[in-house]
Amino acid sequence: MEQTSVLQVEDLSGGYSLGKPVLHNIQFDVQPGEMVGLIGLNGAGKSTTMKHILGLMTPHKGEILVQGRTRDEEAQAYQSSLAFVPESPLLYEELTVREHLEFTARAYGVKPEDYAQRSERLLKLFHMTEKADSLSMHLSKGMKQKVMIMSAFVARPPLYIIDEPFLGLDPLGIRSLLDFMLEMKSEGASILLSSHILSTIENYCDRFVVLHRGAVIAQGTLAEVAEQAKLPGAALEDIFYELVKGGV
Ligand SMILES: Nc1ncnc2c1ncn2[C@@H]1O[C@H](COP(=O)(O)OP(=O)(O)OP(=O)(O)O)[C@@H](O)[C@H]1O
Repeated sequence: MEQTSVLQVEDLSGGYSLGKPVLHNIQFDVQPGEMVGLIGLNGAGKSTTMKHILGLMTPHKGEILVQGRTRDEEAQAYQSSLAFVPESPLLYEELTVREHLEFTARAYGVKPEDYAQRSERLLKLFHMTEKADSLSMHLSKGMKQKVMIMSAFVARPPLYIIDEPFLGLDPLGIRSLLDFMLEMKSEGASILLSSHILSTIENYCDRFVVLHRGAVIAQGTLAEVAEQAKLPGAALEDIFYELVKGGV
């Protein structure tokens, strides 16, 4: 029997106004236990694609399925199957770090004993135990980003949508995040990750989707996108440059 994709983006066209689509016939999927890197220049359409997946925008054409369901079919099941880490942290200034984690855990129906164990582990892993009871308005930029990341991981949904998470994180934070994503993957979770730090994600993602001017211009494993760029054996950065340089 064929495995159901955790995320399926089917012929998606969309954008901010009907007459001016930003995304053109986007097609890709993410399988259970897979980390897929969504890469593209500034303005290529990565965040817009993510906003459609999150249900914040309505497709002009095509559909998006999470675990085989569209958001219209079952909004609550769709929404609770995914967690999002945005590019810039969005926190409640007057909640503490721990309160943010508790709030997310409740929203996702995490059992109290699982919450206790996961939150302590995440606080330790991201070197945030000392700040657990600080208000978010008193945190540094990188610490705020860590709260967003920990909130997503405390929920443990089947799908993570992670938009450029490394900016603002220190090298220890980047390493903790990468290691934790690998752990979640090994437990069967799926991750769609966008980043410009190609040398970092090159070794972590199973596959890549290359977006350019709102369209997918290449996708596959590193070897497959290298083949599509006619640069077998090359590094992701060189492959990417080769693929986009003609159309900039
Ligand atoms: N709120 C908005 N209203 C109208 N157009 C927008 C809006 N946000 C983005 N766009 C446009 O949509 C296109 C895709 O932008 P998007 O934010 O998806 O790019 P991105 O690949 O995430 O870029 P970056 O790497 O800079 O984050 C761009 O042309 C951008 O100008």
